[in-house]
Amino acid sequence: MIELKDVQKSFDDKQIIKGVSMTLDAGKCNLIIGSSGSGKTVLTKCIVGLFTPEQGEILYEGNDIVSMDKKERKELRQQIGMLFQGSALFDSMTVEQNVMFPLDMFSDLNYEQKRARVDEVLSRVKLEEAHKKYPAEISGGMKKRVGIARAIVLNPKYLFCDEPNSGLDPQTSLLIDKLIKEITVEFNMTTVVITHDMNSVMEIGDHIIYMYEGHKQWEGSNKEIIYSKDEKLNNFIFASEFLQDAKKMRMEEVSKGQ
Ligand SMILES: Nc1ncnc2c1ncn2[C@@H]1O[C@H](COP(=O)(O)OP(=O)(O)OP(=O)(O)O)[C@@H](O)[C@H]1O
Repeated sequence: MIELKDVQKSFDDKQIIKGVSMTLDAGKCNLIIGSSGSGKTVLTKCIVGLFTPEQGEILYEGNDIVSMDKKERKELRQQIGMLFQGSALFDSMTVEQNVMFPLDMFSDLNYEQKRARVDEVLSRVKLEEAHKKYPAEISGGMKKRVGIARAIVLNPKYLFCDEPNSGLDPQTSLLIDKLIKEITVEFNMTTVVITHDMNSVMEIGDHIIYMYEGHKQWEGSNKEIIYSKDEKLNNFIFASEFLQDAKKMRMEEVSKGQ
C-alpha cells in the first residue's frame, strides 16, 4: 500500500502538484488519468522518488520515501517494477538477456538460478518461445510482455506502468491490460498505471484518480465513473458526442433494470 498525504511539487515558482492525497491499495490497479499537462508524470515521479516534493508524505507501508536516506531508497527501489512507454528494451540484447538484466544488477543468484527465474516470468507472460529473439524480431504486444516480465522479475511489491497500451491495437491492448490485472492480483502488487486509454479505465480501473491542473479532481472505481456528476471528469472521459450518447444509453438501460 502506498499513501500520499498533501504532496506538493513546484518547478521554479510554478506549483505543478497542488496538495494531492490518496491511498493506493495492494492487489489493485490504480489508474492515474487526466489531460496532457495535468501533472500525472510529475506526481508519479514524486511517488517513485525521482522528484522530491517540497511538502507532504509518500508512505510505502508507512515508510516515507521523501525522508529516506540513500540506502533505504535503494532498497525500496528494488521492490518497484517499472514498465516504460514503448517498452524500452535493449535492442542489442535478446529477450532472455533483457529480462535477466535486473537480476544481473540487483540479485545474488547464480546463472542457473537466474535462468530459472527468467524462464518462470517469461512463461508467466506466455512468451516461452521468444527467449533467443531480439526486440526487432517480435511484435509490439510481445515487446510489452517482455517489458512486463522484466518489470516483475525481481518480484516487486509495486508496479508502475507508463501508458502500457501506447502503440498497440485495441485487442492487444486488452490482453496487456488483462495480464497487468492478473499479475497485480496474483502477486498482490500495488499497481499504478498512467493511461490515456479509456478502454483500460473501464476494463481494469479498480481505483481511478482523475488529475486536473495539478490536483485530484475525482477518484472512484470503473463502476462509479459512469455515474459521476463531476463536470470536468465527464468532459474528459466522454469527450465525444458518440461517447456521451453511449453513456446516456447505458444509464437508461441500468435504470430500466436491464
Ligand atoms: N522537470 C520539469 N521542470 C519544469 N517543469 C516541468 C518539469 N516536468 C514537468 N513540468 C511541467 O509540469 C506540468 C505537468 O507535466 P506532466 O508531464 O506531469 O503532465 P502529464 O499529465 O504527465 O502530461 P502528458 O499526458 O502529456 O504526459 C507541465 O506544465 C510541465 O511543463
